[in-house]
Amino acid sequence: MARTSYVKMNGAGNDFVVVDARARAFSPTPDQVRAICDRATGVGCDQLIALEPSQTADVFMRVWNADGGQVETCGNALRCVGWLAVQATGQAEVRIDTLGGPTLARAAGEGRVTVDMGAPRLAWNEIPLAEEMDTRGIELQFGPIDAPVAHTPGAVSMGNPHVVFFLDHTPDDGFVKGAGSLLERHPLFPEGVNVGFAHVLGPDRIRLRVWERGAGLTKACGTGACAALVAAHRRGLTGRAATVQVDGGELFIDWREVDGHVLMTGPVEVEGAGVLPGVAA
Ligand SMILES: N[C@@H](CCC[C@H](N)C(=O)O)C(=O)O
Repeated sequence: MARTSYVKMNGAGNDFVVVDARARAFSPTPDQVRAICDRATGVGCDQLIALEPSQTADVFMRVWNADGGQVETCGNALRCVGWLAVQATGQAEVRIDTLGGPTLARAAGEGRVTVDMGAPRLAWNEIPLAEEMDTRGIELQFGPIDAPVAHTPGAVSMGNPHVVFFLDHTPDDGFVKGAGSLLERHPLFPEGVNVGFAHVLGPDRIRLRVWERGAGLTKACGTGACAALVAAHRRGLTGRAATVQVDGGELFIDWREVDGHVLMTGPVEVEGAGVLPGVAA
């Protein structure tokens, strides 16, 4: 049985096991994904990432959440994979395809990478939502019906689905876990949703905590940070660019006026490498 090696990386604390499957296919079962991602008994990570050959890009990036489900994309992993691909090819810019759409990544100095995430998708059926609503503030609330603690979040797809609640404080772990886990599979979201809680600190600064679909409370969610800036700007709460402060660091997000693309810049770190126990490629 062939051994499968991996690189362990993180982007602002959102961590990944990255497997190079360009020369040899890698198709883990959901049980195997869960075993790899398990922090007590496996390698431990938020997402498992496979690099695959692509006809249209330098590489195709496949993403599994820690719960074993395969999903469209991951912003922080795009920065990590972008860094690996820039190092390997020597190119200034690399094209990375995902199930959520094509992206471009380039080195941004001092262990930082910028990813062009493309344009956000803002129509209700692109998120997708189960029914038509104004995605600047959808009909959803958390807490007692007559005194909700969080309500009317913005909805954004960055290739994957997000809702972003705006609060006047930064919520604690208990709140993020309680509200996030309840809303992640709400019937309004046929494909589930990543749930962000944003505290706007100023026109160019957001404090964000995210409960990720299929992974739970993370130190950072890159697509979540992009979604928060887009949702905040659509509500007139920020400009088109802001630093998004997440639990694991800072991400700079720019919703570029000229083409409507969202650019995300942030740190990348290689933590180590190893061989996956008992998973053949
Ligand atoms: N951590 C990622 C998002 C990973 C996927 C997400 N949990 C989903 O289910 O869509 C990021 O940095 O964007």
